[in-house]
Amino acid sequence: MGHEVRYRVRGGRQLHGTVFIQGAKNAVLPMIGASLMAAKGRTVLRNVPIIEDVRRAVELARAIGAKAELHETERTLVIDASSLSSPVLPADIASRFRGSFLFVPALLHRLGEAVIEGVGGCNLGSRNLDFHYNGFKRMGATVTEHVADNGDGIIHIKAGDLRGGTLYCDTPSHTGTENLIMAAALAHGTTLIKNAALEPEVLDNIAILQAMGARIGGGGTGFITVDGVDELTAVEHTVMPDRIDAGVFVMAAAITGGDLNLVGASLEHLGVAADKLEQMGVEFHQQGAVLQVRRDRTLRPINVITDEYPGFATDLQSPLMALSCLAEGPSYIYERIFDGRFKLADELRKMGADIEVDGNRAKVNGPRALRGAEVEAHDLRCGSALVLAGLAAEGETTITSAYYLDRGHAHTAERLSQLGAEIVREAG
Ligand SMILES: CC(=O)N[C@H]1[C@@H](OP(=O)(O)OP(=O)(O)OC[C@H]2O[C@@H](n3ccc(=O)[nH]c3=O)[C@H](O)[C@@H]2O)O[C@H](CO)[C@@H](O)[C@@H]1O
Ligand SMILES: C=C(OP(=O)(O)O)C(=O)O
Repeated sequence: MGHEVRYRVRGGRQLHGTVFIQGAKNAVLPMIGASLMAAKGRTVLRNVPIIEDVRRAVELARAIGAKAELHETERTLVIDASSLSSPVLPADIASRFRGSFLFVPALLHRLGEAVIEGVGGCNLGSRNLDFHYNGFKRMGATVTEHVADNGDGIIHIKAGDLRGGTLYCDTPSHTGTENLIMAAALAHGTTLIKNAALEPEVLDNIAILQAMGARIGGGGTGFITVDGVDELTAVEHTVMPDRIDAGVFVMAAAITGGDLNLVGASLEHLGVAADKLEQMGVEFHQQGAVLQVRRDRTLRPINVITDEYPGFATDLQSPLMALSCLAEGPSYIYERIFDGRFKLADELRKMGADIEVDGNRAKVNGPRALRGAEVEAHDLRCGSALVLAGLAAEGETTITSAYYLDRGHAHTAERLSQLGAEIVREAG
């Protein structure tokens, strides 16, 4: 499982300068899944974030027989899926990241079956997969579950000949939409997906699939149509910038009272989060592909409801909770997407925060001066929120279990240090 990762942050420094926003985790993972659908040729993905989830995805691609080379300095991933040979997504890799489930459509089309020994991702309460399974079944697949000798549940999906149909998501699931689009791309006939997700990463995934030869319409409308084709070809594609990484750096400027140039960040991709941060006192200035941010006045409290895009992204909810600790008055947060995403509150309390949690609602009583403490990253965004809190705290903060942070943010310590932060990463 690797070494224990920790970050040590000494707070109190304003951040200034220019930072490069990484490629999007939630775009590159489905793209790796898409690249496995090309039976010949080499897919080249550029602007790949060098994060642990990508490293796991490369390991998983190799475990099922693909050739995958991650060129970290060039942030480029080259995948040759012509030799795909095993339908088994082994638990030791697949259960370490959510994106492993995005390999299923390729396995169904290329090998006729997928055996899922585990699915990972952050533990945020219930994270069901019924929209995916129901969609695959409507297209003609059979889904069965059995229990392995060690007690783990194993899902076996057999594809037969997948055919188009009318599919839906009860709520607009991000990976659910991506998986159903990929399953439909090589199915016989036409598929309609109702209540599809609108996230920019879903649209970027549609873009690479279209370049590969898929016939997909309606991206961004909630109703997606897919006319199945016989094959998809390998292409070159540049992964979009990570809007959550961008949001965290906006909040790093806000929590330290600094000013930053975010290369690659887009106000549009931030959706309602940009408006909420503006109300809190952050100033934005978009200049082409560079977003300038600064905060030089008092932080105002805020009322946030998480929602699917363009609503306030749930992945920015934890960082926002950390920021709200410094606001001049009570902030209210209503987490609508996940039912267990408030473990951060206990950690922030160790640093002096005053947060009341009631189910999926939280009240953050600001302002409170934060002080350094040893805290635990229970999940990826809990990790990024604790880094933000550490930047604003008096003294040293140690963040343990920080593998989670490394799952989704690249070169955190290096990028923040270049902006003036005192932060080091330790592994061992
Ligand atoms: C790899 C990836 O892209 N991860 C993102 C993706 O996760 P992910 O795609 O897993 O999130 P979903 O949009 O599917 O899930 C949202 C909600 O829908 C529920 N649900 C989902 C599918 C399903 O079949 N049944 C069901 O009930 C989930 O339990 C959850 O409560 O979107 C989340 C919500 O924006 C983000 O936090 C994650 O960063
Ligand atoms: C919940 C997240 O990711 P995943 O779906 O990959 O667990 C996240 O990025 O915050």
